[in-house]
Amino acid sequence: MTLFLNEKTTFQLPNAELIYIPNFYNNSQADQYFSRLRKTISWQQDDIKVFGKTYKQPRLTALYANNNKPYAYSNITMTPLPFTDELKRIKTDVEKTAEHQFTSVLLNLYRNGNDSNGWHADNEKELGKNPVIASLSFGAPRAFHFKHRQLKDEKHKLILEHGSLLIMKGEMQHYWLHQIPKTKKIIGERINLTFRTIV
Ligand SMILES: O=C(O)CCC(=O)C(=O)O
Ligand SMILES: [Fe+2]
Repeated sequence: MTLFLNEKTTFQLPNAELIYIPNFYNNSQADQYFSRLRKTISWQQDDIKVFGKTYKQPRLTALYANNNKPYAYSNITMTPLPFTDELKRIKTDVEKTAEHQFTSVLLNLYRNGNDSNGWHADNEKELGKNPVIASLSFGAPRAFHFKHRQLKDEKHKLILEHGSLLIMKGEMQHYWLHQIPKTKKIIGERINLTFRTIV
């Protein structure tokens, strides 16, 4: 089942807590952030290695942080840039709602429906045990799929809308996988910001 939601929703899932806030930013704020971030973020496309073969990552990314801790995943090590004023403002807003302090933000730019983010968990050691991850979306709505690693009936979809905030916490990164699948629909660009604490 795909859920379309218009108010704050807390999902009590086995081994996870998930909170979705559709209108974290209103439409005009979200429009402004989308176009500013599209222009000002230092977007890059990294190579990833899968079974010894090198591919271009199917999206653009960037890392910003208030410390100099790198973030390593899928054979990529990213070195952060310092937060821009705009990212600092967004971080403060997100921290109030998430009731959690973040050090870093990993940004993703999905250029069209062919860009994606495959099944994974954000379970790198440097994120700590039971990390809180706050994921902000601007631009084209995209499906977010999540499934439990062991409980085969626990498989769900959410649409992440323009200006929405999704908070993943509890044991979610240990027990669940998530992805942004490709879509054949003709859709525009989407920018996602995932705030994390990297120690
Ligand atoms: O684009 C999204 O909504 C998810 C991004 C994500 O899962 C990640 O960067 O780890
Ligand atoms: Fe993720």
